[in-house]
Amino acid sequence: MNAQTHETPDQVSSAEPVASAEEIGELRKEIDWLDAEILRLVKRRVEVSQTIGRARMAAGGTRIVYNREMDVLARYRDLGPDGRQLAMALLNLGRGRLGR
Ligand SMILES: O=C(O)C(=O)C[C@]1(C(=O)O)C=C[C@@H](O)C=C1
Repeated sequence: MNAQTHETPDQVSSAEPVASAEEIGELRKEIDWLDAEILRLVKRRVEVSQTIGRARMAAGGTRIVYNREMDVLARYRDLGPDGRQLAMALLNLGRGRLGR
């Protein structure tokens, strides 16, 4: 691999410049911030999902609403099989004790 251009033996050139050690430090800070934000949003999603679930069950409704779950899965389809797993994990987290 060429240190400046990401070149590999079967890849002659790349438009992507290589990040410097300083830039990598900054990018890692961004990743740390993104992870904190994602965690905050996932926790909020769990709260919202559980609030809806409790209200629905208190009204005699079902634990699961399949068409809503299909919509959630569709939103993450861009990310392929990992996106599906991510959507399933979000749905499972939201079910919490309700889903066990
Ligand atoms: O939209 C709802 O009715 C919800 O209960 C939320 C939610 C979700 O987490 O997205 C959770 C359980 C349902 O099966 C479908 C969706």
